[in-house]
Amino acid sequence: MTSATRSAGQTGDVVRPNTLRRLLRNPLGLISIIVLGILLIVAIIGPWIAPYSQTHADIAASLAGPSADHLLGTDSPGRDVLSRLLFGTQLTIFSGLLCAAVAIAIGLPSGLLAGYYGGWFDSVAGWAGNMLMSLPGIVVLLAVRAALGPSVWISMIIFGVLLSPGYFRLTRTAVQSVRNELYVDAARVAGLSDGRIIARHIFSVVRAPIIIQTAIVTGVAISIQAGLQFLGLGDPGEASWGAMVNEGFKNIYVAPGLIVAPIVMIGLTIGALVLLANALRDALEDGQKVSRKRRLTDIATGAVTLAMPVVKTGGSAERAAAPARGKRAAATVEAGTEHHLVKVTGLGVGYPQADGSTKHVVDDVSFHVDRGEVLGIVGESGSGKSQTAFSILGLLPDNAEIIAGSIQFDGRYTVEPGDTKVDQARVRPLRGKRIAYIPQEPMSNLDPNFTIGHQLSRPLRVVMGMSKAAAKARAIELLGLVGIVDPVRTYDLHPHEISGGMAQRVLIAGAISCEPDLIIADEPTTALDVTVQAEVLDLLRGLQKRIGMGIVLVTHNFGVVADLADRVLVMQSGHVVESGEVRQILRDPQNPYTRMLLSAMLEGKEPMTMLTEVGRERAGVRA
Ligand SMILES: Nc1ncnc2c1ncn2[C@@H]1O[C@H](COP(=O)(O)OP(=O)(O)OP(=O)(O)O)[C@@H](O)[C@H]1O
Repeated sequence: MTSATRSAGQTGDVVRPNTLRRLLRNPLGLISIIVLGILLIVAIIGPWIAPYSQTHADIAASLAGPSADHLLGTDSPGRDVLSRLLFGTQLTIFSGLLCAAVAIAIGLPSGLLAGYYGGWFDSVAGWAGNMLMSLPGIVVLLAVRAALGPSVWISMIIFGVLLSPGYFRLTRTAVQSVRNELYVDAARVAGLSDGRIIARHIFSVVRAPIIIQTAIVTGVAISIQAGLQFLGLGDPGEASWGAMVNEGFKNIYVAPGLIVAPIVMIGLTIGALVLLANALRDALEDGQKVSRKRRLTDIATGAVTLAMPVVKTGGSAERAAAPARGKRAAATVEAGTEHHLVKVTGLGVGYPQADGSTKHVVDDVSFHVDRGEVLGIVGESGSGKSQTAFSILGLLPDNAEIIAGSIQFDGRYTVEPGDTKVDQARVRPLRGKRIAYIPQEPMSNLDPNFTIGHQLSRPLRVVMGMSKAAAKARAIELLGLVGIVDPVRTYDLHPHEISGGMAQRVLIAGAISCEPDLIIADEPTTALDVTVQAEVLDLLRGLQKRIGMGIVLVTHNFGVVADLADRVLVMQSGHVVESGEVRQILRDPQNPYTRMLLSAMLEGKEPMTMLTEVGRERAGVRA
């Protein structure tokens, strides 16, 4: 199965409390936040504390210097500079923020949708973005002013529309970099809807870049706005910093001090916004360095320990699962076939090719799995194991077609004979509830942005409808059940703070959290080192015996099959070449390909996983 690698630095792309702390510890970050905070307060209360209205003019006091009546003096019509500065602060800050808000409102959702779904929306939105970016901003603003009047607010709304492609591109690229991450697939398998996946897993990745971009965009909007006002293109009825610079510039020889206050305000605001963006970027980059360093230190000092399986007997998972399974077993069998938990009959999967032909990747595959049974599907890379497993999960790519056969789950068809696609309406409610999935790359399947606890308890709340407290208690219980030594501490850790073996245990905990009837484990031990492989296999075996679910174990390693499976299906080039009881096939393999896979295992060419006594006994072979 294709494995996606985690995009670099992704763990640091999120605004967590730690990021905020690092930002506040940076003097530039702290100063910019204080300056912007003060400016915001002034913008809100400015008009109320201003001694005069913004248009009040006392011609007798024209170009007066600072005095008790006019603390910063007056301009040529005799208007109070301080009052105009305060009114101008509100206009400048709020209209700058309006510009950023418009840009975000257009660019963010369209970027999220285009990045996540792609397709025609991506093409149309990309085309519209390119068109907007090709427009000369100042010319458009001048045209808008001529058509709609000198309102700063309208100008900033239009400018926001012109800047929205920046947000669109930023968001789309960030989303594309994570949409194929395995943790997003894992969230899908756990039963979360697209909306929730975008809101929780995807949006978190773009949050930090959006904040940085917003600081920059607001600064750009303020400078453009001040420029237009300086050129006399602003609203003459409203005090603005740009118009005040213009006034000071005209009287530079008579009242040189007049230009200082608005220039300082513009410089201070834009400078603080740029510094904030830089400080935020530094805080995020430091976070990545700290995470990496901490991980290395943990490994060096053994702070990240490999938990040995301490499976509680008679745990509540076991107790809770039993009645649920009893209830579910009453399902009726469609089309009068015999009842199995999963029954795959003559399955064929294909991909239409450009020349009109169809590439058959799974051909005439039949098998069944019952509760309490482990079926191993073994074969070399590309033999069609994962495509078969994904057909059961209903997670084949969009362009895949069912070209033959049927799939039944607990007596109901998810693929009826003649169907060309998996019936999503039937399989979606099963995923994350009755069918769980254990993926092969534990780290890539955990979202680096959220704690282990959050990722375990979220599906419990959303899919199982548990309360927050109950979901947390259950998640901690599950962590204990899969042999994590300190479940309470692990609950609050992020994925980068645990080892690969622990991550795989966490995923197993996630898979059994919904008390499934069937677990599809896709190369569950491949990414782990040999000792951890044996531990994880022990854990799976223990859980399977206690909880009694069916397991479809996808692997290229006969050792894993020998260790865990009751029956095996040997696949080559999309076909089943041999199937039967594991013991029987280990003793007397009929097919040359099976013999080759077995001899590779016994000669140690493949990673050996038959490290435990149980595995050797079950396989009936000597190590
Ligand atoms: N989206 C796709 N389009 C076309 N062919 C595909 C697609 N996905 C998979 N295949 C093909 O299907 C065949 C079976 O792939 P599958 O992933 O099931 O193999 P596998 O036995 O699980 O191997 P591995 O363990 O390496 O993933 C391969 O030849 C692969 O190239």
